[in-house]
Amino acid sequence: MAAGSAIQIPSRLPLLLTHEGVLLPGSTMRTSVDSPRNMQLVRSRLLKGTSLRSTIIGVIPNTSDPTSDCDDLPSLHRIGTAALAVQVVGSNWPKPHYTLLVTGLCRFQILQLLKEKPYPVAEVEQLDRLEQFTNQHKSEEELGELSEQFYKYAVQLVEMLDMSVPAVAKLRRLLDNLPREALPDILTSIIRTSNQEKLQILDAVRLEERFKMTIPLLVRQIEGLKLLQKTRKPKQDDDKRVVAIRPNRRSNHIPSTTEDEEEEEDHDDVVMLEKKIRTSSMSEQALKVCLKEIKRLKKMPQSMPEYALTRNYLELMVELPWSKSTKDRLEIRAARIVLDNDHYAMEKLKKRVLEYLAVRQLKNNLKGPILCFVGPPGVGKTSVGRSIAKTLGREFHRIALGGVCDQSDIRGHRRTYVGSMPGRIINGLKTVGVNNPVFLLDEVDKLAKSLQGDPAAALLEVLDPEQNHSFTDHYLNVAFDLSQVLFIATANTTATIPPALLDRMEVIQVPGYTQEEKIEIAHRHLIPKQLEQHGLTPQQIQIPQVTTLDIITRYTREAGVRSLDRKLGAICRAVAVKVAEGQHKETKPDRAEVGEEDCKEHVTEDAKSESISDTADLALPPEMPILIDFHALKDILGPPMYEMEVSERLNQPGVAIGLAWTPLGGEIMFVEASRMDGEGQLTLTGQLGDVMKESAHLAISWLRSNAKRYQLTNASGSFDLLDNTDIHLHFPAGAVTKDGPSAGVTIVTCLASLFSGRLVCSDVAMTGEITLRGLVLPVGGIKDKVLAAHRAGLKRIIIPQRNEKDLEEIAVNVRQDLTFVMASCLDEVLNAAFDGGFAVKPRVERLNSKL
Ligand SMILES: Nc1ncnc2c1ncn2[C@@H]1O[C@H](COP(=O)(O)OP(=O)(O)OP(=O)(O)O)[C@@H](O)[C@H]1O
Repeated sequence: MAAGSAIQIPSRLPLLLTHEGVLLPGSTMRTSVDSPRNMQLVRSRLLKGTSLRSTIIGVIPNTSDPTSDCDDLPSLHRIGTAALAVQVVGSNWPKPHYTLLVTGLCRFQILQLLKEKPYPVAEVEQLDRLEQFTNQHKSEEELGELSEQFYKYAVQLVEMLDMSVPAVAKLRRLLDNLPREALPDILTSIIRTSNQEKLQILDAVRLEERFKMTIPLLVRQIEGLKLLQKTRKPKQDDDKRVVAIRPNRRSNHIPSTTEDEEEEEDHDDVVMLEKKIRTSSMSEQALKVCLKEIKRLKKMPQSMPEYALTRNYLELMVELPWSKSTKDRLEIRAARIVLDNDHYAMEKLKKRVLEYLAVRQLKNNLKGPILCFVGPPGVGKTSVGRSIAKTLGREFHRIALGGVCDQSDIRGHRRTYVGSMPGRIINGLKTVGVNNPVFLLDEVDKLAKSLQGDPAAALLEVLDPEQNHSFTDHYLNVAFDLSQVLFIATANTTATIPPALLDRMEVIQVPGYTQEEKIEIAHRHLIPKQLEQHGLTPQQIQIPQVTTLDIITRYTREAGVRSLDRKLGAICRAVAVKVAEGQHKETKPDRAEVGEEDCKEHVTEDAKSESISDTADLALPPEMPILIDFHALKDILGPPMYEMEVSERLNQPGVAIGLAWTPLGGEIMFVEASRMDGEGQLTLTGQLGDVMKESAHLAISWLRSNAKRYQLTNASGSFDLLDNTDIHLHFPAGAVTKDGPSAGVTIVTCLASLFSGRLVCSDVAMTGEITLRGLVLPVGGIKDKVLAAHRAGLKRIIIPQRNEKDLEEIAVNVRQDLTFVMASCLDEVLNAAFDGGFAVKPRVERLNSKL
């Protein structure tokens, strides 16, 4: 026996169970190993073994269903092929696995399974060599005739193939040189046969049987090739190699196998894809590219990694909404109603949005500046965007840009890149399925730069109405028209938006809400929404307005309503538990009937004053609403998080309240100062920016130059305030960076208090830039700052004279609660900040007696 006879295989072999095909002696197969059993075998035998014997394994075709592969060893096929592992390649992607290249040596049969775990090992008997001896008594003639016939067919088959192909030429040489007995196995693994047929050949232990079974397979292949050659034109010689070994089944009517079916399915898929491409309404340029790609796809073997990539690309191209759009419903009256219904207050924003839509209605298209809503978190910027889509009857898609630092996030990767994907814009279009959605670019101020490019620069093209009709995503590599998309951007501040991007947008400021507005928003929108989300009805829970005000002032400190919404959610959750428990109790049969009525009456009377944690209210009938009062609030949300601490902090000289603007809304800010013996140094703490540090120096200089006028002295009574004195100015919330000139007046007031020893009024807050000459200059963010002061319960606000016009934006009820002092110079600021004024003291001239 040729291949097998020269080899003596070990009597104990580890067994590799393979689903992927049948290995026959003399042939080579590549198989993927990923089941735990086989992986273990590879690791402990092939990777650790050092001798040649350790690379010999038994390959057994696993005929059990691969999907039901479990821990238990399936019933083993009796006959297998001893094989030499020629190559082991490991990979961790997409999951850990090895790829083995094995060459079949000879057949063996399993005598006894010695162990099952971690991988099966069996005692085996080598078959091919045995067969050589047992067949000796066979009549030489019979086998000779069979082998002659077999050989003839084999030669005929090989001659029909293209001899210029190296593999075919090699096969021809093998036919001449290999012993005939080895040929059935080798040819069966080369020609087109199903796994089932190969398995039959493997099981044919007797040589005579093997010859007999292989001849019909050869004949079938020859017939197929003959038919094919008739139908094929001579010029298609190029494809001969592929087609000859795998003849086209449709033309020769060979019965199909499962593999063939799969192949045909794939072929059908490609045809379908081509049809879809031709019928889709993509641009001419895109169509050209797609047709070129599909031509390549048809020629590509499916095993090539590029096959899947090209296919994914083509599928995306077909799915994109090249010309599919929704019909706009631009009706201003309806838009106003939708906006009013969805959002309380925000008059300025709604007005601007309606103007924008009205112009579009008259012009009949939506080209125009990109709106950018700028304001603190939770003031409804995103939700207004959603309402705009609703009024227009368009699809809505939100693209979160926070933290995006790679420009391929916007523009996609080139297809040559491993794991390439289209950018978020193209992905969004695929998701919504129309080419005219409303895209909300959320948090444009939080785009970051990195080595992978600047995503803001990529957005420039997207947002420019003059350019975006031919937006080219790197992945698509053809232009897509974005001109129908309505882009709306949101940001917390314009300071971090790149100027070029900001220039393309029309900024609409969305300020924070007043307490009254928050109460209305809570009762009109947030509470009903939370009740619905928690399966509660207004009959089960009652949140009075005073409670809402309590939540706003004592449990949240924000410009928007997001925390408020969360707190209301927490209340609803707690109530849901009580209601569910109550229902459960009601259905319990063992509840004491006696005295229950009395208990109910008692509870009904006292319901208002009961806290939710009282066990008595569990017995409330379901129709009795649970009232959320202050006690209930404390039980559910814990002790109040914010208390009015303003007056406590202003009980000594050297403290004043300033007003600051941050991207999160307005805030009150304490400025503290202290003095001590020293060299006249000024220390500033609280993470201050350069501008703020300069304000502090300005303030000191102004006070030093006016010290005599205001009778300000240092500890030793000198008008030179820094003489033997160090000053320390601190801005609490030390971890937060602060900058800007608007703290100037506050620093002056704080130092004036320190050096005069007088207390600043506890209900005064101020903002304004100062000059060396003592003038007060206007600052920004007045509305947010005033709202913050109002939230903190302050009563008098000092603002620069030239900011008076900004007060018009503030709601009347807030203005009524506050007293505004318009200051144009520091004298006026100091006069308003101290009780009884801070007037220049007339100097008491010491009269020298001349007597
Ligand atoms: N005026 C309003 N009327 C009704 N609901 C509002 C109003 N303002 C905000 N909300 C509600 O507050 C929640 C938060 O709003 P939204 O998510 O739109 O805030 P945002 O301003 O986009 O915040 P961010 O900047 O953090 O994205 C939403 O549930 C929204 O419905």
